[in-house]
This record gives sequence, C-alpha cells and structure tokens, in this order.
Amino acid sequence: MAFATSALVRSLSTSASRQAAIKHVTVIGGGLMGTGITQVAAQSGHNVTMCDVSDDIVQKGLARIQDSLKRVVKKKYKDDPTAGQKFFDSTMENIRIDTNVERVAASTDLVIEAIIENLDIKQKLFSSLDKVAPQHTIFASNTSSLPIKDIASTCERQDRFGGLHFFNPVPVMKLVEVVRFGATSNETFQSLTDFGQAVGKTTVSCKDTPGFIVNRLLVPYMMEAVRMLERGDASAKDIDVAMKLGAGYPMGPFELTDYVGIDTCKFIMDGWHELDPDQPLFKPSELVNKLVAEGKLGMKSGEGFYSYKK
Ligand SMILES: C[C@H](O)CC(=O)SCCNC(=O)CCNC(=O)[C@H](O)C(C)(C)COP(=O)(O)OP(=O)(O)OC[C@H]1O[C@@H](n2cnc3c(N)ncnc32)[C@H](O)[C@@H]1OP(=O)(O)O
Ligand SMILES: NC(=O)c1ccc[n+]([C@@H]2O[C@H](COP(=O)([O-])OP(=O)(O)OC[C@H]3O[C@@H](n4cnc5c(N)ncnc54)[C@H](O)[C@@H]3O)[C@@H](O)[C@H]2O)c1
Repeated sequence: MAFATSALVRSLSTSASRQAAIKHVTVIGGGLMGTGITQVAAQSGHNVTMCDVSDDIVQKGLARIQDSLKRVVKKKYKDDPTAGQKFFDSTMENIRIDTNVERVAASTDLVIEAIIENLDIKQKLFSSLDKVAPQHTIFASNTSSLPIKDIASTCERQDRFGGLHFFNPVPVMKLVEVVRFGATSNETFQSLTDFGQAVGKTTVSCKDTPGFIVNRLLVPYMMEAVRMLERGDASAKDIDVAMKLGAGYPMGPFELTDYVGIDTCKFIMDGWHELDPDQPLFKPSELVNKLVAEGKLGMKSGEGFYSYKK
C-alpha cells in the first residue's frame, strides 16, 4: 500500500510541477479560436499574451473576449455580481496583447498557434519562433486538420511539439483533443494534457491522423450537407431543421459551417483532398469555393449560407 501511495504522490507532484511550469502562455492568432483560447487560459489563472498581425486585430480580439467573458459572468455569478466583477477583472488582468510574436515567445512556457489553416504559414511561424523561444517552451497547434508532424517539421524541438485542438466556441465547448506524433515526448504529451484539464476541459488523445477524432467524423458530414444542397435535394434551411430535430444537433450543418467559418472548412477539405484525391468525401465543393472567393465566410464576415448583417 505504501509503495502505491508514494507512486501516486510522485505522479501528482510531477503533474503539479508540470502544470506549475506553464505559467505564461502565448496565443498566436486573435480570431475566433485564438480569442477563446486566450479567454479560457486567462480565466484559469494563466498569464496570456495574444498576438496577431495588427494592433487593430488584437484590439478587436480583446473586445470579443470581454463580450464573451460578460456572458460567462452573467451565467456563473448571477447571484453574486461582486464576485462576478472580481472574476472579470482578474481574468482581464491576466491578458496582454501584442503584435511582436518573436519578442513575446522569447519568454513564454507554451505557444498555442491558432492562425489561418495554412501549412506553409504555420511552418514559417513555428520555424521563426523555434529560434527565439526558451529550450523548455512547448509548441502546440490548434489546427483543425493539418498533420502536427508536418507543422512541426521546420522546428528543432520536435519532442516539445503537439496538438491542442479546442472547439468553437472555446468558452463553452468542453473538449480538447491532445494530439501527439512520433517525436512528441511523454513529458510534452502529459504537459499538454495537464494544461487542457487546467483550463477546464475534458481531454481526449488521438494519433496525428487527418481531422483527429471529431473533425474526421464531423467535417465530411458538413460537406455531405453542402453536396445535398448542390444536388438540389433540399434547402439549407430544411437540412438544418432536419438535423436539429431529427438528430438532436444544437446547430444544423449550414449554421455550423457559418459558425466555424466557410474558409476554415474549405482549407480543411483542400488539405485532405491533396492527401487523398480519390476519396469522394474529401472532394472540394464548387459552392464552398464560390462563397469563399466572394468573401462570404459565414458569421465572421456577416454572410455565408445565411446573412448575419444586423
Ligand atoms: C472545425 C473545428 O476544427 C472544430 C470545431 O470547432 S467544430 C464545431 C464545434 N462546435 C459546435 O458543434 C457548436 C454547436 N453549437 C452549440 O453548441 C450551440 O449552438 C452554442 C453553444 C454555439 C450556442 O448555444 P445556444 O444555446 O444555441 O445559444 P446561445 O444562447 O447563443 O448560448 C447559450 C449560452 O451559452 C453561453 N455561450 C454561448 N456562446 C458563448 C460564447 N461565445 N462565450 C461565452 N459564452 C457563450 C452563454 O452563456 C449563452 O447564454 P447567454 O446567451 O445568456 O449569454
Ligand atoms: N473556426 C473554428 O471553428 C475552429 C475550431 C478549431 C480549430 N480551428 C483552427 O484554428 C485556427 C484558427 O482558426 P480561426 O477560426 O480562429 O481563424 P480566424 O480566421 O478567425 O483567425 C485566424 C487569425 O490568424 C491571424 N493570422 C494569420 N496569419 C498570421 C500570422 N502569420 N501571425 C499571426 N497571426 C496570423 C489572422 O489575422 C486571424 O486573426 C485554424 O488552424 C483552424 O483550423 C478553427
């Protein structure tokens, strides 16, 4: 019994030391996902710096976080507004914004990348950060679909690289997929898992395969709905109503695609089609390509399959 207890104490202490090791988090990308990841990391006591390419974008991202945090406070502290205000203030005090990623990454414990779903841009970003980030710093990508191994390929720190795939909207969705590839060390995998749990999520682990778990099942379903629309089998509205009332989904596939971003869905499908051109499930959609070409990206641009203009 004594041995088991000491082993448990040892594992808890290493987990606590790993968790204590992640004090400062750098989130790169102040968009839909980067803002949500910044919020949940700050809410759980981490110091977070959110970076993007312009001050205007990071300022807008901070405003989005404040709006979202107000929704959390309204729900969580409805009976204690004073505690709610304290929670809001302490969370916002944990957040910094910046546009100089190299400077920020030079003194951080964990980098979480949530930029555009483009392999080349992600690789270039991580390659530059690999040269300035401290040796102990872990790199993680929030990619929906790109192989972590490929994103990490431009970095020396292959053992300190993994995937942390959050779900939209991050403050509400309870899951994080922790993804490891061949070179990810056990220590890194465990640190990423501990971090996912420290920010209040349930973690699952999976191999570095296209779409990990959720997206491999979800995105083909979303795209099959688009193909149903393209064939004229039913309207987008009826398909959405059908899946909400018939399958109990909180959103129909077109609402969800608009919510996730039609551009992100296109990037996912393009990447998978390149990997497996003969797979009909990954066949690009003319309608999706047309909408993205027209700048109709869904909620984030005010119009997609539906219009969101006020
Ligand atoms: C492709 C990628 O790689 C992977 C992905 O992310 S795939 C997408 C995964 N996500 C999903 O499938 C989302 C499915 N949709 C849903 O779960 C729900 O429709 C939803 C949570 C988005 C909205 O919930 P719903 O009940 O329909 O409506 P809504 O009233 O907006 O939200 C309910 C409560 O949730 C909370 N909430 C919703 N969005 C929030 C946000 N962005 N921030 C904080 N709280 C939020 C609020 O407390 C809200 O109550 P409030 O309106 O009084 O503030
Ligand atoms: N949208 C979703 O539902 C969802 C869910 C999970 C994961 N993801 C993944 O998260 C990532 C971001 O998706 P999103 O929906 O937040 O996209 P988004 O378009 O909302 O935000 C992307 C942000 O990245 C910034 N950016 C682009 N290149 C950059 C660079 N070189 N340096 C710094 N910032 C840069 C852009 O300015 C933009 O603000 C993608 O890899 C996507 O696949 C998206």
